[in-house]
Amino acid sequence: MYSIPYLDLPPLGHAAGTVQLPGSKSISNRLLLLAGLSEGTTTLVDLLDSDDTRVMLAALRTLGCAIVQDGRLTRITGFAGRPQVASAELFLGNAGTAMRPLTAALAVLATQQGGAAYTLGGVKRMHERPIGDLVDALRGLGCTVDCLGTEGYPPLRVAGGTLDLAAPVKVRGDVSSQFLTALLLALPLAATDRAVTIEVVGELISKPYIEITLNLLARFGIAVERQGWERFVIPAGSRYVTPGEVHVEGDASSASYFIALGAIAGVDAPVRIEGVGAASIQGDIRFKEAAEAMGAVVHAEPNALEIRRGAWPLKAIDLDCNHIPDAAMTLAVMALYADGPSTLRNIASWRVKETDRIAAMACELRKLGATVEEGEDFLRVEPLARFQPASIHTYDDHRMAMCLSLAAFNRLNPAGDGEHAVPVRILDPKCVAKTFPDYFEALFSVVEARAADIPVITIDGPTASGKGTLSASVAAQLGWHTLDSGSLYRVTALAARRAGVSADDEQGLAATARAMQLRFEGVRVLLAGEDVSDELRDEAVGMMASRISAWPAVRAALYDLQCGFRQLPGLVADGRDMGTVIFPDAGLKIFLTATAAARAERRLNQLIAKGISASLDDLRADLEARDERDRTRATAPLRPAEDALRLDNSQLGIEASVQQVVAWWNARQPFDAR
Ligand SMILES: Nc1ncnc2c1ncn2[C@@H]1O[C@H](COP(=O)(O)OP(=O)(O)O)[C@@H](O)[C@H]1O
Ligand SMILES: Nc1ccn([C@@H]2O[C@H](COP(=O)(O)OP(=O)(O)O)[C@@H](O)[C@H]2O)c(=O)n1
Repeated sequence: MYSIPYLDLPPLGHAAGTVQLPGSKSISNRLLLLAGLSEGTTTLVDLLDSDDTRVMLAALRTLGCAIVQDGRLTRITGFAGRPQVASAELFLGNAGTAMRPLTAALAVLATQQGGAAYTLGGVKRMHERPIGDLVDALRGLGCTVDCLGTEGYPPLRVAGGTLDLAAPVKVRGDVSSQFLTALLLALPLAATDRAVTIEVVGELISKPYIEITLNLLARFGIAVERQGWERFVIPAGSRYVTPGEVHVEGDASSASYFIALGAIAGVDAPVRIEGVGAASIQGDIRFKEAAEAMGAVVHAEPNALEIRRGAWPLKAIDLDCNHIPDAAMTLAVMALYADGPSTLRNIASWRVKETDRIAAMACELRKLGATVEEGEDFLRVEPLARFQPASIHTYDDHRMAMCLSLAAFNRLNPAGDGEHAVPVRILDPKCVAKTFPDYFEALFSVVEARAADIPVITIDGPTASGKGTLSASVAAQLGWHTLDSGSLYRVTALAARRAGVSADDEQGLAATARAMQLRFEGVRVLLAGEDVSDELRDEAVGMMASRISAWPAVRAALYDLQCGFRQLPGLVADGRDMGTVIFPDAGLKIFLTATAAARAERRLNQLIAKGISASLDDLRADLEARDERDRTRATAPLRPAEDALRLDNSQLGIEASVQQVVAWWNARQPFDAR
């Protein structure tokens, strides 16, 4: 996950490959509650691990469920309708799928257990999301529910009351179907002696989510009788019975981004999505039809989808999106690549989601340059001929971040010239943690970009000037990869020593370099499967690296390997010739220096920290010799690139150096401060 303030997406090109979807949020949280209310142990396979499931798990633990997580399995031993605690304060973040059903279940349970009282709250946005229709329904049933802040909104307290089940329970269905889901999940608790009838007032929206609820209830032994979409009867004698093991489907709403990706960029080969397919019980799987209407070519298997680009530009659509409220957001961004204006209708529920999604989507699409018309319950988006670089605000809304990432395919823009392309900055990318923590990693694993579009910052300079330290911190701040090119010369030196190749044998060294079997795991370097990271730092290895790096054939042998580190979303490369030879087109080049005295002292401190003693004078003589050799060699000598910015950090701390480099980088980016 990218836990950084912003993530810049370079212009992206073709897509191909396979993504494994994380589990569905809707199914995960419903299953968790059902398992919690049941007797016995339920094993959930591939439960989604995200912010929203974490708050649900924490709430169930507080209420007395035993929960064991073991790889892909989550085992929940339910409290069988009797929470182990009579009072609790539950924090539910911004998870509507936890807040609504837990409110209903605990309100009903509190009427059955004298003295029980539970408080349910969340983050600020959760307290702005209406729950009044559910509160009214629960009060109509005889539950005592108090709104602790604004009437009709969380936080809430449920305590006591007397259930009156004679008349049907009425609930509005036209704002959110989650209120009906909440009652359907909770009222089997009350239907022990008599049937309970729920009546929907107003036109029920998001019916597919109710189907998920009914399907999962059936798996837990509750056979709800559905009469149209107006009446639901929970039979007398209902009791939650665990089905034992349940497999959690991949999230169909999350699939929408990769379906769109295939439709936009699956040119030569398909994008394959595993974890969800034609057999899905989730309503958002019907996003597939909307994508097909826009031109996608979809091949569906029971548990997988393969998508290719069909029509290009995409075909504009005018669609009632009531059946796919969440996935429909993806259409708004696809519309930028269409052959005419697209209209998404019947999406009023967007206004009460994680943020006001109609307003947010309109605002961010306009930043890209799009013409957007926004109504109370619709959005109309015109195709975009020339994208502007934009810094996308994500409103703590995972779907905003994931949808808008699709704007990075603007180089493929059918109305464009194939040359003009801009990056897209996603602010607060970690908001995807709500449902898809590794979304951007999954995206980068299936897309390509032109090497020239992948940004590089080079940091060259003499030994112990702090290149590695600065490089790692700048990369961490930007979410980029690193290349410690010195380690490649070091590992070549080590491999040569082990193979008995002399430091004077240029061709032998080059052959050694080409034959090395290297693997990089984070900062660890593995040579033929053996972790040699620590050995590489030996002074003797460093000295031999310095000697062999003067050979042109050795440098040539390592060239392609170094270029291969230029991967999405960006690279910080440190060494001696990163800006001059390997990445001459880098967007920012730094030449990092510090006085020989400061550098010798840093090396000494590094060695002392490792428990190795050394003399300051020897170290200084040694590093000056190495600098001299690096500066005066014929091939790729150590010198600043002509366009490098010099940074002398003799007197500048690490953090200040990092902030300086990031500031220089940002000053060169096209994003404005909007
Ligand atoms: N700006 C700085 N001020 C003080 N010490 C620093 C600074 N930058 C790096 N160092 C320290 O100097 C030592 C050498 O840094 P390193 O990144 O290994 O250098 P290089 O990669 O250039 O050989 C490390 O112990 C590091 O913590
Ligand atoms: N791009 C690079 C990186 C390192 N090198 C050489 O490889 C040796 C080891 O690199 P390093 O960056 O790990 O060394 P230190 O800066 O830590 O001494 C250096 O002394 C350089 O001579 C190079 O020639 N070109």
